Amino acid sequence: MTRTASTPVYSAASAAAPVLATGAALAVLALGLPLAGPAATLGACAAILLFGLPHGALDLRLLTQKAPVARLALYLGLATAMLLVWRAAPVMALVLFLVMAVVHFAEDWAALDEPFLAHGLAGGLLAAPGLLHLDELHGLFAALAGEAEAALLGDALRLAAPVGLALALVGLAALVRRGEQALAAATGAALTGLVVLPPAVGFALYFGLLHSPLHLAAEMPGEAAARRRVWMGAILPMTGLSLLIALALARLETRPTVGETAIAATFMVLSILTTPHMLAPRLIARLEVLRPKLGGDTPLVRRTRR
Ligand SMILES: CC1=C(/C=C/C(C)=C/C=C/C(C)=C/C=O)C(C)(C)CCC1
Ligand SMILES: [Fe+2]
Repeated sequence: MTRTASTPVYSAASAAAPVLATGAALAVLALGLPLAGPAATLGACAAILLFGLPHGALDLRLLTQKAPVARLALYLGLATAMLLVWRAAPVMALVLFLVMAVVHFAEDWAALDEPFLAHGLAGGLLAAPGLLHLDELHGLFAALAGEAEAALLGDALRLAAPVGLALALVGLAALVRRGEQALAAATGAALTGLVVLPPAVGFALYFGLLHSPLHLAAEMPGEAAARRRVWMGAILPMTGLSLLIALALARLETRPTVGETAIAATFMVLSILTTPHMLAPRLIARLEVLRPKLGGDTPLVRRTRR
């Protein structure tokens, strides 16, 4: 799709899903139904994996376009390194995961052309649950790292939340000013969800209905037959493989309850795959300068979507 500078990156139709789903979840909460219980948390974990993993699976297509063996080795090496950090120093792994997430999620607002506000939006989104859901954050982080000490990171998010959310509001206003109304609406819905809804549910809505579709839309070929080939040849097999890794992690990282084990497996697999998902394209782009054979002319680093 060719776009001019004034065409928004995100259509009103795309924004409908996150806005309506967040509205529905808020209505469910207002009716007093338990969205923080074990069933809702398990559902949120399943949604995060099913709707979120496909966008990372597209990496495979990009990675195998040139020097596939070297690029895959780099990808698997980075993923393994993150797995080892989880096993050796889980609290440190969680800190790295949060920092990587801010840098990676900021790409969702590349259209702003304001890196500071884009990082503010990403940071505000991740810190948002600290405002009203501190106890749940403590529980989620302790379950994820398997160490009570990790709960302290919940306090760090609470401290960051007011400034993060203030920056996010400025970012929202900037999106509207740039004519990105649909992206602003979807982002506003995601921010509301992460402030008000239980954290796992709020994150599932942002990740599955805004982050993942944005990335898929930016990388997918336009032609229908090519899109089908990408779904069948890369996205479905890689999503399946990632689900298997999540299951293996669930067996390796058992926690006192099923919900806690699901949280640990879900977010660990996300972080393990996120490490190469965000670092491999950047490293390959840098290596390209040094060793043209490994790099190449593939636009591996996601460009600003303008
Ligand atoms: C664990 C956890 C959180 C952090 C999640 C992160 C950091 C996810 C990053 C995912 C990435 C980077 C995916 C890439 O495509 C929240 C939402 C603060 C609160 C709920 C528990
Ligand atoms: Fe991503």
